[in-house]
Amino acid sequence: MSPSRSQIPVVVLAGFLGSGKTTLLNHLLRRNGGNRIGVVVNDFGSIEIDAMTVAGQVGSTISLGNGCLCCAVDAGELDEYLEKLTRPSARIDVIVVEASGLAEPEELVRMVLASENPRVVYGGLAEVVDAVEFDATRARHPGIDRHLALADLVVLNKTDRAGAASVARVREALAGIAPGTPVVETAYGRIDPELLLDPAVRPERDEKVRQLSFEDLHADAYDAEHGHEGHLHAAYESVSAVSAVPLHPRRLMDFLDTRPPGLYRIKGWADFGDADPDHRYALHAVGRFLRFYPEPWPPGEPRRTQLVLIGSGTDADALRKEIDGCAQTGLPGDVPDERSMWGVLRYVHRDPEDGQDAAEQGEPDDPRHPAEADDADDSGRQYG
Ligand SMILES: Nc1nc2c(ncn2[C@@H]2O[C@H](COP(=O)(O)OP(=O)(O)OP(=O)(O)O)[C@@H](O)[C@H]2O)c(=O)[nH]1
Repeated sequence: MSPSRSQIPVVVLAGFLGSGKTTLLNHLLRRNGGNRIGVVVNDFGSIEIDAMTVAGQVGSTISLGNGCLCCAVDAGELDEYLEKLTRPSARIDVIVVEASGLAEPEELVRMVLASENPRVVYGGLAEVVDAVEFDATRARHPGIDRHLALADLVVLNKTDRAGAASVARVREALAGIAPGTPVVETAYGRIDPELLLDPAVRPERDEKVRQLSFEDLHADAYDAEHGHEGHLHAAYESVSAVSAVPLHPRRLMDFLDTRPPGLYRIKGWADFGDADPDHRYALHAVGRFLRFYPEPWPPGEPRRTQLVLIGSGTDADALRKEIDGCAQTGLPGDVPDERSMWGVLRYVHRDPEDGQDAAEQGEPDDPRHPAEADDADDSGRQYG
């Protein structure tokens, strides 16, 4: 479920030399769940042509030759590549930018956020860590701490080679460097693809593009849990919340502003009832990045909120309660008005030609989080 049909998440995949980025990418290509994955890599040679062929998508990879991605391209150039991959004719659902081992992920994240391509949305920074080499790598490259602190998801790879005690030690170190950031342990990059990819818009071998229903999403989640081997579901949990009672925009924003750091992704739609009866709001959060996309209610679609929350170290019952607590009570003092929507509208993406983009308001020290702004400043940011 993409946040909006027209938005394509761009995931930045980073990690130190040899940590297993390409192995993970190849795993994703094989287990794409019907998603077409566009890939931007430094070294095309290391991508398994077989995996690309299985995915039926040779040609959706852009290779930059050797060199460091963040040094080799500037934001404009990356935009050119993203432009190619986001053309409707490419029919790509998600783009993965694999940073070479020495690339500065911060720079790449900034480039993605600065993209003027309205079809591009930041899909998160996944940082691969080699469980065996972690201490040695950190000693040689203290900068790794900075990269890890920025990550939305840490993939602790090569756990097959590291003993349980060293894995526990690395986890402890990671908790200090990137407090609250979800850490998924794996071997050979075999993470659950749902962590980085949305359930496919079109099922495998079905070329007809259609809208994914919530039932499909559940079916996908079922397949992922029961149909594939090698998953690490214990590492994170997924909570779904469906409600026919509209949410109070202020309370939802309070929840989102204070969401637990282990909550890696939130996706789905919010219904704000009378606060905006004409639109449902597609919600896309990855790490601390948050966007809303208002879209007219599809004809015949029941008015309801449908959210999926994915996190590690989170408390499913508590999350469910918090979402339930965002519901409108119908009490006289609790009726949302237009002003109650201002907090939500701050995170609405706007076309660059149309006005300022939400991400362009980012605070300098956190490129993913729009700056807190005065409600008064935002009163004009109504969605048309
Ligand atoms: N034992 C073991 N080996 C792994 C694992 N993941 C990757 N490898 C091996 O580690 C080596 C490096 O993996 P890559 O996926 O090429 O790593 P990378 O991060 O893309 O490497 P660079 O592009 O050089 O930065 C390869 O020989 C992989 O087969 C793992 O979980 N366990």
